[in-house]
Amino acid sequence: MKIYYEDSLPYAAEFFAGLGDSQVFSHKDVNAELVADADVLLVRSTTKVNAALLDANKAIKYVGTATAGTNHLDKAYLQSRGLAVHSAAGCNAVAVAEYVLSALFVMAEKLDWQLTDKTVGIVGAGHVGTRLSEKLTALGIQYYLCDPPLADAGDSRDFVTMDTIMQCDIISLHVPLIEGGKYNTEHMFDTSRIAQLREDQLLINACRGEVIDNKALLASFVAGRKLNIVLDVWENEPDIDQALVPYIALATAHIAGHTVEGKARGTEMLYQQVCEQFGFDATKKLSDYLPSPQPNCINLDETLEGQALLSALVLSVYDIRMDSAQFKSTIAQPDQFRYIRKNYSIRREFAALSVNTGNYPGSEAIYALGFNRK
Ligand SMILES: NC(=O)C1=CN([C@@H]2O[C@H](COP(=O)(O)OP(=O)(O)OC[C@H]3O[C@@H](n4cnc5c(N)ncnc54)[C@H](O)[C@@H]3O)[C@@H](O)[C@H]2O)C=CC1
Ligand SMILES: O=C(O)C(=O)[C@H](O)COP(=O)(O)O
Repeated sequence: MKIYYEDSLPYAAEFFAGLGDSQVFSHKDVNAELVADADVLLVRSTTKVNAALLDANKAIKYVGTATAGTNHLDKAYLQSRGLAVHSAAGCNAVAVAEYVLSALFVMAEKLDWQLTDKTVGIVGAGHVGTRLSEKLTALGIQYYLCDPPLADAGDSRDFVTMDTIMQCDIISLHVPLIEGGKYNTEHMFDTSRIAQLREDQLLINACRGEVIDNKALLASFVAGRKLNIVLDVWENEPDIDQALVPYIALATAHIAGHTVEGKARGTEMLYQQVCEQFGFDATKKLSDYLPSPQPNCINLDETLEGQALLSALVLSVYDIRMDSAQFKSTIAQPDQFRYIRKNYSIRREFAALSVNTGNYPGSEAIYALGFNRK
């Protein structure tokens, strides 16, 4: 069995060793000839899987993306080939939720906000939206969920409309890119909805760039609007409209899901699917490979309390300002968007770390955020 995997799948060599003839390929130059005899094809979001890539391949039996989003897979084409759409849904949901928390604490400091006085509108209540809601609950921050597909499907949670979401102090977008139809998300934030944004609101997009009309957003800024925007994803990646970058409060290169665990869990999930489909025992697990974080225990700064203490803790694990500063200072360099994504530094999830909470009275909130007890 010939297994072809993209070079940006961490631990793929380890997981797929022994399952067949494994072959790594560069995400930069994947083409139909390279994968013409693949039985199994494993990719991430930058490889488009469609007729152009697979028509010449008559052997393919499994295609999987080690990511949550699947908009880079031509689902109709795969269905026409009798192939299921395999993804790693949820693999990096915690990573994105923790990215959003870092952005919230940084923007709260910039805007002099007490987050427990604010409301968060979560658009898309799937894996990421749900993890984010759990972390907001741990922080005592009120949130609302908007997810018409889940509401229509009978999900028992309370959902609100986009009109209510647009009244929230913070709006965080976690929907798939759906182009057209009842649940269209392409340009969900178009000229009209962007015009509704107040200058005392915060909009975060960590799902897909096309969910916000970037041209309309830029036009708003050029017209003098002073909007608070955090973007991890951009239209037309990796060739984004760089004119937009200076206006964005926190700008990153589609790395919200890029914790060590989030990327590696994607590989693990595809390994489990391949083992199931081809009748192998899935004996390997992520913990066999994940390095222990150094240091793995954090001492609280007990000179702080409340939001300041929690902010210091979260930012000690992941400070989005570092990524934003690097992004803004280097994005004009050739191929830089792709370079940042494929060479992203080691960022760990809260669950990899223990916290010595000492006598801090709010320690339960810290554990509810995902940190371990010392
Ligand atoms: N920036 C990054 O690194 C990452 C980005 N993503 C993106 O975020 C998206 C969400 O990730 P997950 O939560 O894991 O996916 P998911 O599929 O678990 O959740 C998406 C939710 O959006 C809902 N939805 C669909 N259309 C909607 C609409 N019109 N209005 C409101 N809700 C709608 C769905 O019902 C679903 O519950 C992914 O599809 C992917 O594009 C995901 C992980 C990492
Ligand atoms: O899982 C998703 O969906 C994402 O957006 C991933 O963060 C994309 O990761 P890469 O494909 O950029 O490695």
